[in-house]
Amino acid sequence: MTDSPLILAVPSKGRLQENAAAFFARAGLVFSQSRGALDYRGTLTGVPDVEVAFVSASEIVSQLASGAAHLGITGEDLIREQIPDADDAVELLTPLGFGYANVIVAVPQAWIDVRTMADLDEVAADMRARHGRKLRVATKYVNLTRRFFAERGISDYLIVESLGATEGAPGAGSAEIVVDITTTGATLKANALKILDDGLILRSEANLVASARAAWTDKALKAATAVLTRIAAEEEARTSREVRAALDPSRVSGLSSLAQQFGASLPFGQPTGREVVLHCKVSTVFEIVAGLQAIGAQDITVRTFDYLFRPTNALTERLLGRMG
Ligand SMILES: Nc1ncnc2c1ncn2[C@@H]1O[C@H](COP(=O)(O)OP(=O)(O)OP(=O)(O)O)[C@@H](O)[C@H]1O
Ligand SMILES: O=P(O)(O)OC[C@H]1O[C@H](OP(=O)(O)OP(=O)(O)O)[C@H](O)[C@@H]1O
Ligand SMILES: [Mg+2]
Repeated sequence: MTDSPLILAVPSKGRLQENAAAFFARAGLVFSQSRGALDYRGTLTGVPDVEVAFVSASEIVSQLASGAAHLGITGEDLIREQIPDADDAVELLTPLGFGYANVIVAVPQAWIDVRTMADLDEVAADMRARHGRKLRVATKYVNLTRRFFAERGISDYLIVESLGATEGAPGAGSAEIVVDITTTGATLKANALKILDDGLILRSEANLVASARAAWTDKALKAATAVLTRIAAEEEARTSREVRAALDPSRVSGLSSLAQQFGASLPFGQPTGREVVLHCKVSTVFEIVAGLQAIGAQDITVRTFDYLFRPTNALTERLLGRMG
């Protein structure tokens, strides 16, 4: 047990797969599927004690919830839907900037007077009173739907569990409305559905998620730290720049306040010669350049990094803070 490796669950198919592999590759983490392409287990090249499990986005959630996997990449929508006590079971370490999708309530476009959840409540009451039937909601997000409708005081409805092509349900007559996920809106449009004005249930994207129920052995923690350190260093690099300049030593007194003003650092301290080096956030680069010019700096260059390793990082701290 104390020897068990880190289990990292990554999407094996679907729209998250390529993005997840690209995300890890940027951090210098390359999957190798050891025994043939159909194998669902693999390793991370150059990082010991990691076992990669290739599974579906929804299976990743199950493995994180049960503790079968330590770390996983999956959609927040699936986490919130499949784990009732998500905040106890898992830690969302960071959103990953892909797999964006909104879970929404949509009704037929033909319902021109129905724009809000309150309008929907009236429709439901009306259907019940006039036809003795309940409003039917097609969805695979049963739990998210129940929670959202309850928060809005809507109880007169019936869930029709859908396993695919949810948006087709109203057209097919198996439900009146849907709760589903949308990104471009194309599927809703093709099915003549519209989103209610206050019908946004959740904004989802892919997240790096840690399981609170996995066995966090020293080995697993160490391997996770190695993985997270690289991911954090890649992110830090992507959002930072190096600014270099030649500055007359008589003018360096302005440097510290310039750095402070824009939250930049002088990684090598106050310059001893004419060479000044600053690290700053991407968004402040040109203000810092202007500030340097104002104190007479010359030959100013701006460079990007591949990786920027800090003594510590937010990802590792979150993990160790909770599981360490
Ligand atoms: N337009 C989208 N539609 C559905 N899911 C999306 C979309 N954009 C991003 N996602 C994310 O991808 C997750 C699942 O992706 P995908 O449907 O490709 O997986 P899958 O392995 O094919 O699963 P399934 O076969 O159950 O659909 C979603 O739960 C969501 O977090
Ligand atoms: O707003 P859009 O960009 O049109 O995307 C939304 C559609 O994509 C998803 O289906 P998916 O392709 O994953 O098929 P599935 O229902 O079989 O999972 C989702 O269930 C919607 O039907
Ligand atoms: Mg799908």
